[in-house]
Amino acid sequence: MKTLIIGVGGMTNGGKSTLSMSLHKKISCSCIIAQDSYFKHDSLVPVDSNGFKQYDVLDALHMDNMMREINSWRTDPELFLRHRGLIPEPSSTDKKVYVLIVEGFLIFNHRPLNDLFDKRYFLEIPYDVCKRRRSSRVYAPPDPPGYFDGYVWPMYQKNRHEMESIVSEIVFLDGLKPKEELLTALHKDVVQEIDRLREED
Ligand SMILES: Nc1ncnc2c1ncn2[C@@H]1O[C@H](COP(=O)(O)OP(=O)(O)O)[C@@H](O)[C@H]1O
Ligand SMILES: NC(=O)c1ccc[n+]([C@@H]2O[C@H](COP(=O)(O)O)[C@@H](O)[C@H]2O)c1
Repeated sequence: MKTLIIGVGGMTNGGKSTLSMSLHKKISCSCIIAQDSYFKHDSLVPVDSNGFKQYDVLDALHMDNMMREINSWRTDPELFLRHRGLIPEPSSTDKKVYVLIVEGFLIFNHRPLNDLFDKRYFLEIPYDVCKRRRSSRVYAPPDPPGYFDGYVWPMYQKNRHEMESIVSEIVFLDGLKPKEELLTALHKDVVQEIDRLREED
């Protein structure tokens, strides 16, 4: 049995969830683990010196739970899929490749997770587009006034700097490109990886 772990990282509202979901739909035996699902309860997230809730740090996430879920997939991907109703399609080849798509804004900043990726992608968009897309999204709790400029953007810059000091092999994707174009490029890349794995030994 072969496995492939793909990291779809990127800026907030860069298009990670959209691209990951579309990729998952095109790749059989694939599933998604999303970092957004592991945010701690608001009562556990402290406030910074400016009064902003510190959501854009690894400490705001239950990374231990996320790693447990990923390790459960690594132990038995087929069982993992079956438990989630994602039963693998019968395939003409017995050379199945199970693909895990891990998506999130801080996936490459957590070293134990970063170490697991076979391929890393990072969706980036300019400041003004990021701010506009973010303003039409409602988080729980919603962003307070001034949150983007006072907290989210400076934290993005800090986290990105940290990521670049940890990781070297990242494929940067232009999140301004049409969704279909991004999907076509990523899908081609992933299929190439799957074929390479199938051909091994
Ligand atoms: N390639 C794209 N071009 C234009 N808008 C996009 C693109 N990808 C995503 N979006 C839009 O941007 C917003 C954020 O997308 P989402 O996938 O939720 O981002 P993320 O998961 O990175 O926070 C959504 O409204 C989505 O429809
Ligand atoms: N519980 C939540 O899901 C929650 C709450 C507050 C802020 N956020 C925001 O989520 C962002 C990361 O997720 P996206 O990459 O999907 O935008 C962070 O910038 C963070 O500020 C999420």
